[in-house]
Amino acid sequence: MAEQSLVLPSIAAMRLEPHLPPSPSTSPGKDISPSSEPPFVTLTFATSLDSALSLGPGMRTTLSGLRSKAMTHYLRSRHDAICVGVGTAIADDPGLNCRLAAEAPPLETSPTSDTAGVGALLGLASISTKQSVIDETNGTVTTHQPRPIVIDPKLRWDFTSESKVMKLARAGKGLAPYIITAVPNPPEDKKELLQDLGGKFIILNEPQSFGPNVGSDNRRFDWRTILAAVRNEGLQSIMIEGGGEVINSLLSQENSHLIDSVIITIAPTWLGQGSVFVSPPRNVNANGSSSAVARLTNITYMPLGEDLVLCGNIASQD
Ligand SMILES: NC(=O)C1=CN([C@@H]2O[C@H](COP(=O)(O)OP(=O)(O)OC[C@H]3O[C@@H](n4cnc5c(N)ncnc54)[C@H](O)[C@@H]3O)[C@@H](O)[C@H]2O)C=CC1
Ligand SMILES: Nc1nc(O)c(N)c(N[C@@H]2O[C@H](COP(=O)(O)O)[C@@H](O)[C@H]2O)n1
Repeated sequence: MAEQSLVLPSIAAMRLEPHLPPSPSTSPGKDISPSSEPPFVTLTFATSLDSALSLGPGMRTTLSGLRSKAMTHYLRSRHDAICVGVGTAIADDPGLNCRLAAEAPPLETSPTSDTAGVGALLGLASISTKQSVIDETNGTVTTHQPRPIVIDPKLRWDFTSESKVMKLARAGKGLAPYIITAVPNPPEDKKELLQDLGGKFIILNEPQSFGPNVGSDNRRFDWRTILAAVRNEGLQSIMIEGGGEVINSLLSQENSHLIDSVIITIAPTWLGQGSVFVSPPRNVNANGSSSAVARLTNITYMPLGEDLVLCGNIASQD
């Protein structure tokens, strides 16, 4: 079945702007050299009214309506990278590409104009988006595609050439993933498959720690190490989509300061008990009392179809 076109109203794009990183660095002429600066981090996901991401571990669950889905794809057009944990890669077989409707710019529009491509479609004349670029070899318009990043320390994801993200990369409709792992020698066949499509394994040697709610044989990378590895690839912004473990660890007291922006789609539904929930580890103070883990500030609320999109920044904890 053909996918419906995803289009975001220009007013919604304008209201998102204060919550977004500068335009993606794969725009022609931009400096994408590695740097010690961390990337801009956007935490974004869709949740139910009972704070659930999916009906259960391993279950792909649609929460976003068409309009908020278009918003998520607009975010994908505005970040250099898109990140999920291996639990999500296995459960969802995700595409992790941008499928916003794109159309050719008017003849008089220059390739570097702010209104080119998707920007023209969205009517974004007054803001700098540049999420579409002109392919200089054949003059076609291509929407900016984010680089998928999968965190898979033990290489649990048995991807093949038929995995959705690989098929999209082969078709030129997305990018092949970079897989962050602790396995020093990944299997040659997987390595070749990735390399043929422009993806790769990123092997992290840094010591891993035991995270909260994590089994004793399952170590975790420090998020600062993950983000440094991403930035080392010249990727200046990353949207982190999930799943449950990834979101809960990022929202924890020790990591939430790494988040620059939070954009949450709230769907008017309850998924119920047994779901995968967003609920970070509790803060227990030195005297044994508890306090909120994190709170948003600089809020924007935006209805999109039947969903509500909530944007904000993590408030400082002092
Ligand atoms: N509604 C939404 O927006 C989204 C929903 N989901 C749903 O979430 C569910 C998957 O969530 P989870 O099972 O919690 O899996 P997950 O996607 O959070 O992956 C967890 C795994 O990622 C790896 N990992 C994560 N952080 C790591 C770190 N710091 N260092 C090393 N390894 C790390 C570990 O192997 C861990 O077992 C699925 O049902 C999926 O459909 C996923 C993304 C978005
Ligand atoms: N924004 C949003 N709304 C939902 O209802 C979702 N289930 C998700 N899931 C995330 O999107 C990924 C799927 O991406 P593709 O459509 O296959 O490109 C999935 O893996 C989750 O990260 N997101």
